[in-house]
Amino acid sequence: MKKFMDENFLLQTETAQELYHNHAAKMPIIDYHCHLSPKMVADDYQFKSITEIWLGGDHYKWRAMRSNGVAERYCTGDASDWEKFEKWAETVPYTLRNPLYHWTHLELKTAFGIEKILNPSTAREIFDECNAKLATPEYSARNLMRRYHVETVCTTDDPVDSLEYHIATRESGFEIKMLPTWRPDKAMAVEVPADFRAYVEKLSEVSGVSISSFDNMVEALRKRHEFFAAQGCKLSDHGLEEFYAEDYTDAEIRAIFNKVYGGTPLTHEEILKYKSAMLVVFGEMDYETGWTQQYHYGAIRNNNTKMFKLIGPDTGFDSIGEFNTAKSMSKFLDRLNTEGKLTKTILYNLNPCANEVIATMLGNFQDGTIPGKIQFGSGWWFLDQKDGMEKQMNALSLLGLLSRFVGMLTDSRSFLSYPRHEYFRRTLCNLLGKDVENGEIPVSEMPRVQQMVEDISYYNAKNFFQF
Ligand SMILES: O=C[C@H](O)[C@@H](O)[C@@H](O)[C@H](O)C(=O)O
Repeated sequence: MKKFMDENFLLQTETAQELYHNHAAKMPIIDYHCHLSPKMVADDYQFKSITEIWLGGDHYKWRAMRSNGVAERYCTGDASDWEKFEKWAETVPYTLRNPLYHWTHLELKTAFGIEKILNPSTAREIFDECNAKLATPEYSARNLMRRYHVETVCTTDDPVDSLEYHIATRESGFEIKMLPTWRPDKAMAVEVPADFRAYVEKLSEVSGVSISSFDNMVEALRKRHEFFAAQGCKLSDHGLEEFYAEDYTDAEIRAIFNKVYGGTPLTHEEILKYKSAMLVVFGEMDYETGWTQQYHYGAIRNNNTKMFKLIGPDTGFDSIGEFNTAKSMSKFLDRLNTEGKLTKTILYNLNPCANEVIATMLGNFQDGTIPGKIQFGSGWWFLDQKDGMEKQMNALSLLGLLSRFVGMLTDSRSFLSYPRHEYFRRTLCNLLGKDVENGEIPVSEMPRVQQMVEDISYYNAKNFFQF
């Protein structure tokens, strides 16, 4: 019987163990998509408790707790830190076979050196031990990043953000790069005219561009895009339900902007046309600055209206959608490619039924300029666990080039989530190790396999993003 989560966790062959311990484990972390608070990094924040750092923004845990019958006050409500942690400890035994069970114990082990199983009987001692450590300088935000050998993190930032904390962090001499990511979702959100107008007015204020037309807005966005580039931004990111690639004319888009900016609700067709146009505008901007554009598509968000009104977005009420978006994705990418303005791209699907759609879509637009120019993003959100990662890597292996994959990211709001990279690297090494021992990869090719592991864990991202 294997010991739970020992040093060979998830590594089922000796070859997998060699690949992980001698190659994957030593690679630094480039976390090119996360939702960490830039202010906490700038301030080198000291966490008040294990509840704050672990449960404070983690809707994965909140979903599990709710599913386990825990009342909302213990998730996002006014319960004390100890009460919330105790409820999480009560829930953990019920998360067996959910990735949360692995992440919980991998994080306790790697961050705090705790190998006890978290449950009601160990909750108090683990709570006290973690809090005692979190109170020391070794557990500040920056020192946690150092502990996990993080080299670069890319946060998720709106075009109107001041990026003051990125600037302060860089000027402080912090050796880990914290770079912004251009996330212009709100500039595409025209469903509620009043919200859109308020956003455009904020954009006008921060850009210094007076906005009364679509062209003005694009000029303002371009100024902000240049500002982000000056702060080291190398990626954009879009959270889309689906890809938008309606036919439109510039005149139509200008009229649509005037209509919604003037406060009149748009028709569904007008919304789709506007989003289609903005995706092209942003794709062209990213091409001109040599950025990588990321598309996270397929989530249906804020499904629980009551809870959305109570506690807002990103609180655990999103789920996997089903969209037949292959043709619009193809048309969108082809539109930019035909213009000669298709930049490095990462496509993340949330519905695993689209794995082969994505893995084959890549090959339509690889143009021989950059290895792996069009990437299949790592298992995302509900898929960033062993099964989801394996399915994504197997589809990429069968239909593209796994060896050119830029690998994992945390996509997290917690400074304790870096073991997701370890979890991914172990899963990768296990796949390759099994292939070698099954005779599906020649043992003579082990040097290539070892390099492949280091490339997917680090070097591919290093070379691809050019941080
Ligand atoms: O892992 C969960 C994610 O962080 C989810 O909360 C979203 O934030 C999504 O990644 C996005 O970037 O829109």
